[in-house]
Amino acid sequence: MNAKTPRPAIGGNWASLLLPIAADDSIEFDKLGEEIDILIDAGVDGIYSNGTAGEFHNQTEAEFDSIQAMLAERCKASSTPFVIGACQPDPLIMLNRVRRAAVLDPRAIQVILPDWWPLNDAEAVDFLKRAAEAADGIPLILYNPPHAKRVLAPKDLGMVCAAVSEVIGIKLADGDASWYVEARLYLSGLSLFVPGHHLATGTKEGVAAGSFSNVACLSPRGAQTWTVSMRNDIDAALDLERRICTFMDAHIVPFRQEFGYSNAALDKLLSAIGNWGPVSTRLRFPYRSIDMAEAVRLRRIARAELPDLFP
Ligand SMILES: N[C@@H](CC=O)C(=O)O
Repeated sequence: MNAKTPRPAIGGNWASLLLPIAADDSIEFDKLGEEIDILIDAGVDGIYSNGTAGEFHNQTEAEFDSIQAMLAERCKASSTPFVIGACQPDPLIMLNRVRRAAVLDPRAIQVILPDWWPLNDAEAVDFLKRAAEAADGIPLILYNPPHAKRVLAPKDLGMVCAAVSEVIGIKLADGDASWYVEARLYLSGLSLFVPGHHLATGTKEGVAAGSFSNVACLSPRGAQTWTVSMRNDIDAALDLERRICTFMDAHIVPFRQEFGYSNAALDKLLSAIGNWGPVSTRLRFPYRSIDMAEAVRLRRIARAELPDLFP
């Protein structure tokens, strides 16, 4: 049984646990441990497993258990907050992942809405209630990305989450000024996690609690410094955000828009550009990986355009 003591709201810069994948498609667990230690040493606000970038959609249940056990053990030993992604398109597999994640006592558990036939609002509430039961006192974060089978607008998200008090946060894509107006109106009680490269805007708008961050994929330490800077000098943080977006638009997004690579491939490219740990650009079959030579080519450009992220 997990402690039911109230937990502080969570926010800040959360680094994505990326999977080191060997040439035979196995997960390199020795490198995974090394990666976790590097992220802990970078002083990030927390580490989360099994987002899209963590390839939750492409691992066995035994692998899921090994990844989470390793993350929990190392984070607990260093008092680093961690969130476990129990996400899985199949609702029954996901609920079982939630149950097993809860035993490890993470700060929160991330879930998606089951993702083959899109859920209506009542079904979404039923699913989240069942997930909350399985989480046994550990709060939930709903991950509702733009590529989900059903993407809920702020008003619908607000209604669904209001029915399940265990949902304390939502990881989602932000939008234009009108999206921020709606987010303030309908989602004010929840910790919202916006994409890393929009965190300064989300903070300035008074909406974002933090990010499960692609900028932390590029530079965990740099993303942490940038996040902290938002408290004292939001204008400088917004200036860096503009340069991050320019870099992403010019050098990263074309790999998806022109060549059809997945979001996970882009995040692994960012990590290989940052060159801070033992993770290559390699994804597991059947997904295509961006050539490591591209990462090597972009290292000099990233450091020239975003020196603040590479102190
Ligand atoms: N959307 C990503 C976040 C990092 O880039 C994920 O889910 O892991």
